[in-house]
Amino acid sequence: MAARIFSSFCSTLGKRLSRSYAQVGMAGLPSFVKIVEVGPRDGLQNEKNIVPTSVKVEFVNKLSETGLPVIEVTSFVSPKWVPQMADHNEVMAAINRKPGVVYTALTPNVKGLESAMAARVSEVAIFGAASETFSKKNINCSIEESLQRFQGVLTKAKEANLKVRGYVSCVLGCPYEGDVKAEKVAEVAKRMYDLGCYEISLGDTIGVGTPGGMRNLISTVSREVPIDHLAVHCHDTYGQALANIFAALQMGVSVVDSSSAGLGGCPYARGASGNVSTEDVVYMMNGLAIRTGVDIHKLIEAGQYISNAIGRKTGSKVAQATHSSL
Ligand SMILES: CC(C)(COP(=O)([O-])OP(=O)([O-])OC[C@H]1O[C@@H](n2cnc3c(N)ncnc32)[C@H](O)[C@@H]1OP(=O)([O-])[O-])[C@@H](O)C(=O)NCCC(=O)NCCSC(=O)C[C@@](C)(O)CC(=O)[O-]
Repeated sequence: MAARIFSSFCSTLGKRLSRSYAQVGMAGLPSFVKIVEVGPRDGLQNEKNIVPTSVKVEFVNKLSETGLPVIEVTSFVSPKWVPQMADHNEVMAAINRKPGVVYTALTPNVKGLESAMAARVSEVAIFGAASETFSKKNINCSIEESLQRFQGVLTKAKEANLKVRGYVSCVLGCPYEGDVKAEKVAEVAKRMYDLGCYEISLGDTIGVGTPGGMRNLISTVSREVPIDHLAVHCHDTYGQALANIFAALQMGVSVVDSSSAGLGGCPYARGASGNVSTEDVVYMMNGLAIRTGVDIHKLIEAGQYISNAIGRKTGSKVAQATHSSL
């Protein structure tokens, strides 16, 4: 009897998690959203204790089985600056690469790019900021110097036929300077796009944005960079991430960065909490009948795996609800 009740409960829960596909899509929203999973990089870079390489590899392997199209695996940055990512070569060498999945990594300069290419990444990402102080704290140079550095990365990547994504941090606020003007974000985003980045991810690094700010931001930046080349990267510090993503979707954005189990934060942005959790994003997309290709059950398992491995409670509300119901 108990087994029957449990099995019927699981089936209801399963339907709730994936019922979206029977619903009709909402007008004005994209029919497909590409999710860029940043958990292994953004999620783990801020962990105090060094996460064993084998755990990172298993995490990426589990994520690879979920249907996620892009996984940001690591970063080829200075190990003095971010010790947690020092095992980038070992991680890249050990993961199982599922055909069709893009395995990407951060590269701040040509040195990082060369290492990333040797480690056989599928593509790379450069990362700059719309705030001078944050740029200096995070990559030790001004915005202008960073763009010159990125020029070198783009030139070399182009020669190697490697795609480059660009991040702009602090798009809705800076931990050091406070408000950041949308016009400044648009200027940096345009410069990166003109350098040859195929996609620009707008990072609300400290999660202070609101849907109103997001609408203004997307409206301003999309005058300089076509909307179908923009992504949003929302941290959930103030609990606004899903609302901000929804606002961005309404404006025509169809690429969303997120982190399994809501892990994350930037070591050079004190107080920034994790990214919006991928589980919560996929749940919302399912409810909006927006396809992502991601199996939410497998995703919850991957999130649970990494949460257990690092001894943390998952940051995903969906995963919490699912587990507390079982
Ligand atoms: C950019 C640098 C390297 C400049 O750092 P620097 O100290 O100015 O660099 P340098 O060129 O003077 O080199 C210093 C040392 O670092 C080495 N080095 C130099 N480059 C590399 C490299 N690529 N890989 C490995 N080693 C490197 C270099 O060889 C040298 O070694 P030493 O001679 O002292 O032994 C440094 O500031 C750095 O690594 N910063 C990374 C910071 C970071 O990873 N932050 C987190 C990611 S950004 C983020 O999370 C935001 C995002 C993307 O998620 C979006 C959002 O939420 O907003």
